[in-house]
Amino acid sequence: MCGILGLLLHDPTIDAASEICEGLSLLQHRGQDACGIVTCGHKGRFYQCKANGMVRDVFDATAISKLIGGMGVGHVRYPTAGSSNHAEAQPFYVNSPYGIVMAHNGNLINTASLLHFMDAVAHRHINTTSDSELLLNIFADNLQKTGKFRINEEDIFTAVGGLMGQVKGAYACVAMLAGFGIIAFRDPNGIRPLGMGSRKALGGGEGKDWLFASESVVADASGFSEWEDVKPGEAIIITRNGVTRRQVSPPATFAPDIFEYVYFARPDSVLDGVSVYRSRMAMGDALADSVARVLAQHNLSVDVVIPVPDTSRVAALNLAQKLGLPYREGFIKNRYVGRTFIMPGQQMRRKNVRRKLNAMALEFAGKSVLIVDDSIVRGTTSKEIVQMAKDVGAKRVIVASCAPPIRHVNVYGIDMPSRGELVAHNRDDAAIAAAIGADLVIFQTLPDLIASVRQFNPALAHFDCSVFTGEYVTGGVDEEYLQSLEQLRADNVKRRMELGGLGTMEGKGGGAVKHEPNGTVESREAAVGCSGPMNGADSTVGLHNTYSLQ
Ligand SMILES: O=P(O)(O)OC[C@H]1O[C@H](OP(=O)(O)OP(=O)(O)O)[C@H](O)[C@@H]1O
Ligand SMILES: NC(=O)CC[C@H](N)C(=O)O
Ligand SMILES: [Mg+2]
Repeated sequence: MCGILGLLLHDPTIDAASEICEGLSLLQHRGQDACGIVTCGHKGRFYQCKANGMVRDVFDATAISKLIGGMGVGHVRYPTAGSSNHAEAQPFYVNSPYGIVMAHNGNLINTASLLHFMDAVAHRHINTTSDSELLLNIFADNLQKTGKFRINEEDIFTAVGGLMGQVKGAYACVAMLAGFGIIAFRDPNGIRPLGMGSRKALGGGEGKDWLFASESVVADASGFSEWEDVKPGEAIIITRNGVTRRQVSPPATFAPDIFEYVYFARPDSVLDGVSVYRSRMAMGDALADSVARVLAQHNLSVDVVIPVPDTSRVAALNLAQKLGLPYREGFIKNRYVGRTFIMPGQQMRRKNVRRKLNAMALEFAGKSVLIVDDSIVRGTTSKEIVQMAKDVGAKRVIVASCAPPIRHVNVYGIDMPSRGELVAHNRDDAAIAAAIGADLVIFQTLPDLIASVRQFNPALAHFDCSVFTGEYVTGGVDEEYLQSLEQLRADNVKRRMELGGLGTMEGKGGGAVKHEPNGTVESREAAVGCSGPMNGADSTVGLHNTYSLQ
């Protein structure tokens, strides 16, 4: 899951970069691999800084000071397509037509046919394995078709509408057109979140500043109010003259990803009218009923409820209160270790669960403990913490999950591409308990999970629950696709790819320059004798690669 952000300040003489950077740090939980900011200054000139690393590592005062201009776009990345190479850090840039920058949250599922189209019809070169670079070029191609010297809002709506007809998958996007403004759009199913807020302009005057962000927490922190969600299939354009919005795709099933509420989003955000915090409290309440029922069936009792920091805390507290059990913080979290689920590679994830959590013997020794987590995906966390609990003397370890068993892959922006990596795949509850070493596991039911979210916005009739059901709202996800995804992105494949360089993009087209057999970005750059940025990627400098794109 990535985080995206767009900011347009009414007063173009105030630089937007430091606020974008602050905002990105509030979205850090959505992506820890890479981050970037592109701003637009005088005469439509773009300035960029992006690299692998966390926001605090990539941006310092010097880097920020070189990002000139009163509007900009930012991104934090958790890769779900392509590689983790810094060349795929976002936002992406394409110079033609008009100069466009884009940040994308989500994942496309028809990349093979889009790449063929790029190559055979649009004759656009895609220089990385990122689906987001592809998405940007589809948008650029549609704008190009206007053939105009200067475009207007109508042309942009037509281009985004065309894109929505061509692209399948999940995409919440913030784009910036040089010297023009910021464009935000959300796929017709609204799978990934995106909202918009405004405030009285910094520096005074009558105008407004405008913000787009994946989560409302960014608006809260920077004084933006009137937060509203971008509607599925809608495009919104902000210029210094104001806002224009349009439904650009025919109506489709609105199905926001329920896993945002389970795990991804910050609890202090409100997504599609639902407080993430309230939904997690409700998940704890509902899970309490299942726990009471299953414990009675097994004639078992529990002495203490212990959450797995961080995400499960809110739900675990409600669960404990409802069952009248003590709630204890038995696992202490090292605050300097980030989220483990979104780390690349199983070895790193496993190692970091141990680095991140420490079990306090005084809360476990001799007790029957109920450990509550928001979800059990690969089982990395639960396997380690069950062992840790036993190592410090727990008498019995029961694990309860706020989400149902995850048996299917995610294709919409969460990197769970391989069924074999999911601990619940082909396992019943008893087998899952055995796999993670627990005495018992108890899962939330799907109807209870859905009710925990929907009760706060009954208008949400559907959710993307594909990781629980295997039903994919966009269509286009068949066995052949799932197998190809597995072959491309399973942990072992990614490891080989990282070791051997970037690898190739499936179905990658030609372009005017002859490709090396395994045409990597590096070999491509060497082939064209280019030491500077390609599509905004910079292979020559690491941190603080702030420079103008012109
Ligand atoms: O079964 P797994 O594959 O381990 O995935 C599930 C775990 O990963 C996440 O924690 P994470 O450490 O990413 O973040 P958190 O600190 O927000 O809980 C999630 O909250 C679960 O604890
Ligand atoms: N998690 C995401 O939203 C990822 C965006 C995009 N697919 C990438 O891999 O960069
Ligand atoms: Mg966790």
